[in-house]
Amino acid sequence: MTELFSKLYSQLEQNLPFVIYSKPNDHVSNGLFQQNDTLHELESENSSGFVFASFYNDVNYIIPIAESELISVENTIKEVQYNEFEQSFTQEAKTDFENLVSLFVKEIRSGSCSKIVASRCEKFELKDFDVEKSFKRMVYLYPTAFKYCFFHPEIGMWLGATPEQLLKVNNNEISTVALAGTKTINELEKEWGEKEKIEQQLVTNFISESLEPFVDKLTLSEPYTYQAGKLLHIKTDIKAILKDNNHKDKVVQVLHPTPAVCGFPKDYARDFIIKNEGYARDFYAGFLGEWNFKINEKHTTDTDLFVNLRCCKIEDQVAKIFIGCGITEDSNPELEFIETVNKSETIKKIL
Ligand SMILES: C=C(O[C@H]1C=CC=C(C(=O)O)[C@@H]1O)C(=O)O
Repeated sequence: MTELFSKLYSQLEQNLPFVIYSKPNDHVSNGLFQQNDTLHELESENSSGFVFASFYNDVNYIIPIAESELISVENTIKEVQYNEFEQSFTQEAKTDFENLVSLFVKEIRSGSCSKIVASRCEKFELKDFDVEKSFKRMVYLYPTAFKYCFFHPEIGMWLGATPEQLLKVNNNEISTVALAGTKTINELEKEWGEKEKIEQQLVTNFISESLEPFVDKLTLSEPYTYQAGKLLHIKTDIKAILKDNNHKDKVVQVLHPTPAVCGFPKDYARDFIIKNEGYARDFYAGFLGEWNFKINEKHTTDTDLFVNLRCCKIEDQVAKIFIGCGITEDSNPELEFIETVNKSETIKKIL
């Protein structure tokens, strides 16, 4: 992996954009190293490169392959060391988030919507941040996640290990997932509660209905328990055949942001979040990944996108960690806060 990181250091020194990433259950890490510092918007669905899109969907950027050097290397990490840290939070953060959840519950109980995802941003002080070590820890600790480090001088540096696929397109075959509901690995034997099952079913229904106009042969797996680090979620695999290969960008538009990160109905939930959450999600809960390209394959329209969860933005000596959870009429504000604390561990462990 030396080649990948020496290229990364050289990009950072010159303040040039790059992304390095490793896909779920893959044995390689890939890098796109842009040769100039232009900030490209994803304007045409025919562009090829690595996209980085915000939650609000107002800015979709791309590192184009045509302007980048591509590297793919074997993951050769035998062991990693990581910092142990005390689980900690401030009373203020707890109260603020619990108030937000109570507001969301009240709104849902008024009948305007059935689910809204509440999130917060926690500032985590960095002692000796080392991007190479952090990336290697993610690759080692989270084999089933999509791990990445993205940098652009006008955006900053983001890192994440997300368990959620937004859309994979292989010729005309597409797949996605409905992921929601959270418990810790210690609760493996405990049955999923009704609240979690309903929350996840909402995501499955939304995705199936949104895909309907664009696909044939839609199939759903049974919901099953999926492990992401020390957390467990309920997941349904969804597959279908695209009626028209050119409809890929429309499918992304209808899916994003899914009720796993936004809510239902989508537009109502998104507006409510923007008005009430009290901070900017930025690229958290946006999406990212390969757009019309596959490493080592020229001229492909294949696409592999993930939702930007379990992520942070590095700013000087601070990591801004973004965490959220799905709120329904039965949510308990304190338990939802604890859920965000548990989710924040995924990132704290690798910093
Ligand atoms: C919004 C997040 O997680 C989503 C994905 C899986 C489970 C979730 C939940 O149980 O609330 C969330 O919908 C996050 O990690 O910030």
